[in-house]
Amino acid sequence: MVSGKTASEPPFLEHYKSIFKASSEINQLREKQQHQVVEECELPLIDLRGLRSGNKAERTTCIATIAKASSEWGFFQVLNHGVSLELLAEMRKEQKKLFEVPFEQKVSSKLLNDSYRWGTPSATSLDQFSWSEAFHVPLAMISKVDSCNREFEHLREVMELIADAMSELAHTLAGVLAENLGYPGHCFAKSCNKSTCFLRLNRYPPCSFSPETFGLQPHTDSDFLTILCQDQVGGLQLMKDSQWVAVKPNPNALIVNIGDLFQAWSNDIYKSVEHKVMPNAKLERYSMAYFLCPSYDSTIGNCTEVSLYKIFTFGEFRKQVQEDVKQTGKKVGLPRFLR
Ligand SMILES: C=C1C[C@]23C[C@@]1(O)CC[C@H]2[C@@]12CC[C@H](O)[C@@](C)(C(=O)O1)[C@H]2[C@@H]3C(=O)O
Ligand SMILES: O=C(O)CCC(=O)C(=O)O
Ligand SMILES: [Fe+2]
Repeated sequence: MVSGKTASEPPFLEHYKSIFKASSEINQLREKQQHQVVEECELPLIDLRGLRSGNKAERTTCIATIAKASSEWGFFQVLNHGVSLELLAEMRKEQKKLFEVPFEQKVSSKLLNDSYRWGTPSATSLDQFSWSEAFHVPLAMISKVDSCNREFEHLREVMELIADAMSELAHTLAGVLAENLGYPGHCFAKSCNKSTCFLRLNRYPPCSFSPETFGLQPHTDSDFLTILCQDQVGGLQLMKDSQWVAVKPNPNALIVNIGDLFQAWSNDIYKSVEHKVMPNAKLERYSMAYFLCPSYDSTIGNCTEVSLYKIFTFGEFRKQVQEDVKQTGKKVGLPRFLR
């Protein structure tokens, strides 16, 4: 049995074993990952007071730092982001209560617009499996009072406040990144709004039996930009110079990462970087991600005349990702859309 509150735990172990092909597979995985010593890094830490400064030079420096991190890391973390730390703590409290709901109820109750997911149903091998559960909630559904029953009304209210604050931060950062490429005032709000963006609540149960198991398998985000709030347990890793690098948690910062769509729009100037989560052997871990996404009929476009990518809509992108995951168990993403 997996440790922790078994009543609310998904049957991870049974599901995991069901995709065990041969013991050699786990050994290969163990072999591959045994020698990986992962270095811990401090992501570029950017104080957003510079953006709000009346001093033009300060604002220009802040924008340049954000753009540099988005090109070199694809990730950075921000202080003075404008999202209340008390509200984030309240959200964490409500998120824990939500995941403590008995597993059968999480699966059957259609909570939060029936957005509950766990493990990786499409996994056909262990390296496609994610030892985590999540609620991937469309923002539009959060404001719908009937998206969850009365006992979660406070959760819904907190999520609504969080979504508004995260939306504002995401649009500010996207605007600044577009401004840096010569598109001042480029407004993502036109195509990215409440009806197209998502809030994802993640929980990673302790995984004591296999340090090789992914909490969330390596992936890039299928959006313009993600804002991530993680707890202090750690486990997030990103690819930097072909090496996995562990991200040191910072209690006052929010993490920002560039998604596939911004990499395409910026003609590869900004990078959508592969990242994963390794679970902790003893502690459960929580995170919350805000995804800045356009509508499915939005054409992603490009900031330059000669683009590396074909013209495609977000719907075509999502459809291709889902087809590839169904066929091969893996997301391919942008390479499918190169000219
Ligand atoms: C941002 C996301 C991309 C992803 C769904 C998610 O919200 C978080 C998990 C991501 C992931 C990882 C494994 C697969 O590559 C994937 C297709 C999946 O099922 O979950 C991707 C999702 C995606 O790219 O749509
Ligand atoms: O939990 C984390 O730290 C990362 C989650 C993530 O990458 C995602 O939800 O796309
Ligand atoms: Fe992600």
